[in-house]
Amino acid sequence: MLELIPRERRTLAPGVVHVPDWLSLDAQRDLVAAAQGWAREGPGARRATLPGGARMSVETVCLGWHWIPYRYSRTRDDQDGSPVQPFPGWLAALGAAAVADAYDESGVDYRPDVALINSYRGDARLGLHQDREELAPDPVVSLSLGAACVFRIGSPEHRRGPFHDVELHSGDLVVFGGEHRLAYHGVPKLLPDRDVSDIGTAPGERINVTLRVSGLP
Ligand SMILES: O=C(O)CCC(=O)C(=O)O
Ligand SMILES: [Fe+2]
Repeated sequence: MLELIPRERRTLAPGVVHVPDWLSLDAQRDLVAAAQGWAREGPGARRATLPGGARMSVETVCLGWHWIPYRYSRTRDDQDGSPVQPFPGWLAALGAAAVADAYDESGVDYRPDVALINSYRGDARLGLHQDREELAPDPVVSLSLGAACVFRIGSPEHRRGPFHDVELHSGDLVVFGGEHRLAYHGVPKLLPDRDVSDIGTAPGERINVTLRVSGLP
């Protein structure tokens, strides 16, 4: 992408850091290829069903722990019941590097054991929610690939805002933790008209890789 004005790294709120272009193009391509492999394995990615019966518009595949609204399981209970795919060591190392860079701390002890890989296409969006099925206080790492989007994040207390709306582009990193670990956040819309380098995503598709520490035994 031609970027005349470099986008600045920003702390949006205490514990919430946006680092534009954190992943190199090669790293983005590798992560997209990995995501496509995970999405094909076994029963594949699925649109999860919410407790009220509505289905999510985002397609998700999980690593380490299978997330079903709103709990974790070691097995894909809403699919074929097979064991969730393992969480790879290289992805944990990437997560630790992400937290170290975002928080400007060396030697952080960040050991994610859950990944949610979300694929957004067309009108897919993600409503405001908290990531709160985890028992550990460690931050959430989010990596964006492919189409740009608007990412909305507020505070843990107020579902109705105020919010920060930030454009996430391919390769961007967001870390949210500390006092904003339970902040409401979501993806109100894709911005598919923005230029995207060819990293292997489908036309107009956005993939998000979210890493978390479950704190589960
Ligand atoms: O796609 C994103 O940027 C956010 C994903 C997210 O919030 C989640 O998977 O819980
Ligand atoms: Fe989330």
